[in-house]
Amino acid sequence: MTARPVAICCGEPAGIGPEIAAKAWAALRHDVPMVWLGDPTHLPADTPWTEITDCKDVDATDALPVLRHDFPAPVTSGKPTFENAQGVIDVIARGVGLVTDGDAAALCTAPIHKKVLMDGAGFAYPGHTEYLEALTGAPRAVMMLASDALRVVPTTIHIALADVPDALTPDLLRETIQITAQALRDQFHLPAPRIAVAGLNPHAGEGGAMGRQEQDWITDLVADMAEGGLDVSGPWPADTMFHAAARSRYDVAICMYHDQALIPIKTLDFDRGVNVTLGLPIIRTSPDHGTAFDIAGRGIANPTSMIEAIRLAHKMAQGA
Ligand SMILES: NC(=O)C1=CN([C@@H]2O[C@H](COP(=O)(O)OP(=O)(O)OC[C@H]3O[C@@H](n4cnc5c(N)ncnc54)[C@H](O)[C@@H]3O)[C@@H](O)[C@H]2O)C=CC1
Ligand SMILES: NCC(=O)COP(=O)(O)O
Repeated sequence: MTARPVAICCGEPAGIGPEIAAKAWAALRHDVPMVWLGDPTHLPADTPWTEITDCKDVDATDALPVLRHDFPAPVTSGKPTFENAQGVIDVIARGVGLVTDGDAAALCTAPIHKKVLMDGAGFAYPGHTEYLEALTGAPRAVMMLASDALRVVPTTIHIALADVPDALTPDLLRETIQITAQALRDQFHLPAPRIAVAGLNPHAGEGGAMGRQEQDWITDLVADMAEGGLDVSGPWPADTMFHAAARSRYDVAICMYHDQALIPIKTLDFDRGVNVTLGLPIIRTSPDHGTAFDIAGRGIANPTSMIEAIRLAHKMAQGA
């Protein structure tokens, strides 16, 4: 029997999503069963594709299997339209349905442009992570970006920097660490993951001189979780957590906000970073980059992160 495929969502069709999916198919067609959800007219013209109507016995070797999802408006590379926004959202929901119904093994999503979906279709979520949490009914979805160089988890995700101190609560941090630890044990085969927690403030607060959250509760929370049996340490000053020697001391860095986590991994390994959503009842990965409107339609997008994302989704689905 053919293995169940990875379902790939098209993402924003005016971005590089269709191009990197086609390039990833060419790279992985002998290794990973996959189906692409989207409008085949958005694929690069030289992509061999074949329309399928379900995920049974999918063979991606000679052509990219396409579960067709037609979009209403023509696409101009680099210029997203509000008319196509609902289609982008619907494809994500359809992909989730395939995995929750057991027809596909895992989900890999190409990048979306959040603001276009919000303004064009009233999308109520700031990203896939939050949408997938809602669609799957998961109590809490956690974003992790991973490469061979580093794993990072932002505790708060898509919110304004000014809102981080209020959003960052002990319950949220504790839950983030717990979900991350469990996923690293169960899905990444690290029986005792070493978890390093970043401080929020410069120098992890410098003894209260540069912010109080570390002294007021982060230090105690980390100590309490360590007493409970986790290999967790911190809060560490974030500016010295990401050099090579520091990285060798932990398996994952729990960060306090989006850029604290994503800047180091995108600096170290932009091409190979993969975004994995933890805490869901399904497997979901994504490349670490966005829609790249500035290069869309030119054939020069680097598919490596997409390839790694599909490969990781397949590997996780196999329990490997
Ligand atoms: N998983 C997702 O849906 C994600 C979506 N986004 C969204 O993407 C949109 C654009 O975000 P930006 O901050 O401009 O980041 P971006 O990652 O789209 O682009 C940043 C720069 O990197 C380049 N780049 C990105 N991916 C590339 C690739 N595969 N090959 C070659 N060059 C590449 C772009 O050309 C651009 O110069 C935003 O709406 C953002 O929210 C961003 C990250 C992830
Ligand atoms: N910067 C990461 C990002 O925006 C991806 O978010 P999501 O769409 O995977 O939630």
